[in-house]
Amino acid sequence: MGSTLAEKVWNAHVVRRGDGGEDLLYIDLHLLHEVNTPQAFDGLRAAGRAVRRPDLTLGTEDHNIPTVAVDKPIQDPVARRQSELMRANCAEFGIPLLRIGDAQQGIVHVIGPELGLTRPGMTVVCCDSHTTTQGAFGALALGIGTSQVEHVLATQTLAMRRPRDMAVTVDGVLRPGVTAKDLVLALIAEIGTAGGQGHIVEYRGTAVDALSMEGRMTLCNMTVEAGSRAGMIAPDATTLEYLAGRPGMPRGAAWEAEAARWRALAGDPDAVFDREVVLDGAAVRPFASWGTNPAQSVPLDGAVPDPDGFATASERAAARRALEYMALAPGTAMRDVPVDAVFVGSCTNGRIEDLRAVAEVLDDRRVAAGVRMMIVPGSAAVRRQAVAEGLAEVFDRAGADFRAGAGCSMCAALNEDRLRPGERVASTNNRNFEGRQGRGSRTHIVSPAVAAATAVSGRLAAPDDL
Ligand SMILES: CC(C)[C@H](C(=O)O)[C@@H](O)C(=O)O
Ligand code: SF4
Repeated sequence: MGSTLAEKVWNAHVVRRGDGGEDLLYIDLHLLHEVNTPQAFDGLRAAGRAVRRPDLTLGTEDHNIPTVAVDKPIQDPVARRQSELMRANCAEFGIPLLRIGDAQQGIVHVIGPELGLTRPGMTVVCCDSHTTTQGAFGALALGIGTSQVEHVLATQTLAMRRPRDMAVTVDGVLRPGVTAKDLVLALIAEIGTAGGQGHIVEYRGTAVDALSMEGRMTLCNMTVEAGSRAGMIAPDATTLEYLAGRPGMPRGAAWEAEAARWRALAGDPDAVFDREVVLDGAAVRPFASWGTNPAQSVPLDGAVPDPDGFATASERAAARRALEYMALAPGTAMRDVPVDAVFVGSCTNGRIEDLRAVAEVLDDRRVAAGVRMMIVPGSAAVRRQAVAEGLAEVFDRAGADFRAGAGCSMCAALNEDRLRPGERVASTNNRNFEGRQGRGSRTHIVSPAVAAATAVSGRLAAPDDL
């Protein structure tokens, strides 16, 4: 029996077999940000241990930092304290750190790929659930908790039981205007927020093959919202094209050899998955969430569902509570839902292609009166590129607020970018939990194109509606 992509990467990293229990895996790349890491460093200090491979470890500031000015001292006391701790810890343990204002700084899951650090066949870990993003390269990329961070810092290994294998196969051609974001929302709406639990998902099929690397990252990013441990896509020509020429990539014959090795990582044709889900790519429509978890999503053509229509009592109760929190009435057409704000950014959709999609819609249009639109680049490099391509001017002319700094911003409202209680936002992020974007905030998760069209119309809308 052949091996899956995940199995191949896993087996190549086993330092010690756990005999049915936890294997000990070697970790190739360890990324850090300022949240969830201070306790790990405290643990190291208490045990008198050093960081085993600071050269395979990189930190960035992304969650708490402001996005208004990158060249001034951080004003918010909590954010300043988090950054100070991160800076002190990285300096003490010899770990390189990208700070606010640095040319390469950005959201951890955006910069790993951007800097060519994330490569096919690697094991990548980070103290953050959306590390799954980086599985788009055929890496095994896992979010880990604080005690695991300490373990990896000290040993460069991680103990873990191998998750089961799940295949998500999407054939067919996505319609114009339908993006990876819509695809993953459709998937989560279908399988639920626990649908991938205990599994590593491998995405495959012609619709996945046709996605850009950025689209693939969006897909793998939200894989964790279906409860999956990781998402992966086998490296192909698109992957190699993205990686070629990035910092640290080999050249000439060495590149050819590496590329051949990466391509051989693809799962064997006779590999067996524990579970398979099949979606028709051609049937996917632009999606938006209506509730307080990402599975509570419907096509934009649809309506807010009636809680009584759900199959189980717990689903009915969850839908009722969600509608109350979201202040939505069953049967309301999704396109009739007005918004106060639009947020474009996050590790799901804060990359250059996302900003291009937004600029295409905003070009020669204005953000609707009464709507605030904030666009936050996923990295400093994304911002520079957006300026170079003239996208920043389009945003300005449209009346959108294109932030100077890169970071998580209003995705999780861990800095000062947050909504006021009761405000409703169309957001390109990945989570819509109660209070996610500020206390009492109401989030509709959408694609960048839908976010931009919504900003112009003032109600949930797709570009074709304008
Ligand atoms: C703060 C961090 C630990 C958290 C995560 O793990 O995902 C955050 O990035 C999020 O998106 O909620
Ligand atoms: S952008 Fe949002 S989802 Fe991504 S790491 Fe930051 S807070 Fe988490």
